[in-house]
Amino acid sequence: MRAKGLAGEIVGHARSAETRATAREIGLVDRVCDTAAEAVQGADLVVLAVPVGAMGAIAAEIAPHLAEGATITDVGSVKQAVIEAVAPHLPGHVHFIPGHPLAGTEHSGPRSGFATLFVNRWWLLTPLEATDPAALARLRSFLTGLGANVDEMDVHRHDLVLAVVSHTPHLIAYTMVGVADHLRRVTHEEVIKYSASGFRDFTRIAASDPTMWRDVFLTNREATLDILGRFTEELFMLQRAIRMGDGDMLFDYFTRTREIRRGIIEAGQDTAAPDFGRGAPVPEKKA
Ligand SMILES: NC(=O)c1ccc[n+]([C@@H]2O[C@H](COP(=O)([O-])OP(=O)(O)OC[C@H]3O[C@@H](n4cnc5c(N)ncnc54)[C@H](O)[C@@H]3O)[C@@H](O)[C@H]2O)c1
Ligand SMILES: O=C(O)C(=O)CC1(C(=O)O)C=CC(O)C=C1
Repeated sequence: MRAKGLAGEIVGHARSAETRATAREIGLVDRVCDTAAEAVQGADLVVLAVPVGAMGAIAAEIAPHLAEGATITDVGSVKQAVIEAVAPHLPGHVHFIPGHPLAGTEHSGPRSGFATLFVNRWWLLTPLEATDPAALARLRSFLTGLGANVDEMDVHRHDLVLAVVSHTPHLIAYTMVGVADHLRRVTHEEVIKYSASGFRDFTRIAASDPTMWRDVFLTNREATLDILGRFTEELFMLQRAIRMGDGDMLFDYFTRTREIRRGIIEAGQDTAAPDFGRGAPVPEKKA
């Protein structure tokens, strides 16, 4: 926001005194407040960036202090649960527009942000039926100003799509690292030491914040269970092909998945997050 001059004053609040002190020390925002209620006073735009399970309590806390006409958005990874938790608390004189930037890393806390985090990344909005078009247009233009590609999506579709492209893959990464760790413990074999880059990618994902991901799975339960069921069916199919020595089946399957990866790269969406802010060039934004 600061790099692009998108706000007159950027005010922040975090629950722990330690996080607030770090935010002050690194100059993350213009002003740090000790309470959320104080932070939102007079704000045109309020962004809720706490774990999904904490959104409702924060909304209740800030509700009486929100300015007339303010826009409230959030960055939660799940949308239906956030809407259910937040909307009932908000007064009629504000605009609530739920959102989700598809950008992040396995790191948390105020030192983990960087100015190019949202450049050329999707930022999904799931407006409510009553959303004011002018407020929506203002938020869209703010997010575009951050460099994001903004899209609107139905809430149910959002939670299902994210269960496929983000939530279940995280669960699989957590599981795979857990399997390796279990093998190490029962065999006393040093397996993780020899991890090649494929497994290392899993460990990066599996290093993501436990509170954030616990809340994602507790709140996007149905969609995640649906996708996990489909995943298990595919896995059994591949397991059977291996058992039967069906090389053609395996070859065809892997050829199809390779095409998907190539499609992502051609669309310019392979903006590997972990390298950002650590010297890697920021990909050009596609027209
Ligand atoms: N990290 C990612 O890759 C990513 C990407 C997109 C969206 N999100 C979503 O963004 C939100 C924030 O994630 P983040 O990665 O910025 O996390 P973070 O850990 O960097 O920040 C979360 C903040 O919430 C505060 N918090 C935690 N529990 C709280 C509680 N019970 N009450 C009040 N405050 C509390 C923490 O003190 C911290 O300041 C989450 O909803 C997450 O699902 C994360
Ligand atoms: O690259 C990563 O570290 C991420 O996990 C970021 C990621 C994802 O792509 O799944 C994680 C959660 C989100 O809500 C959005 C983005």
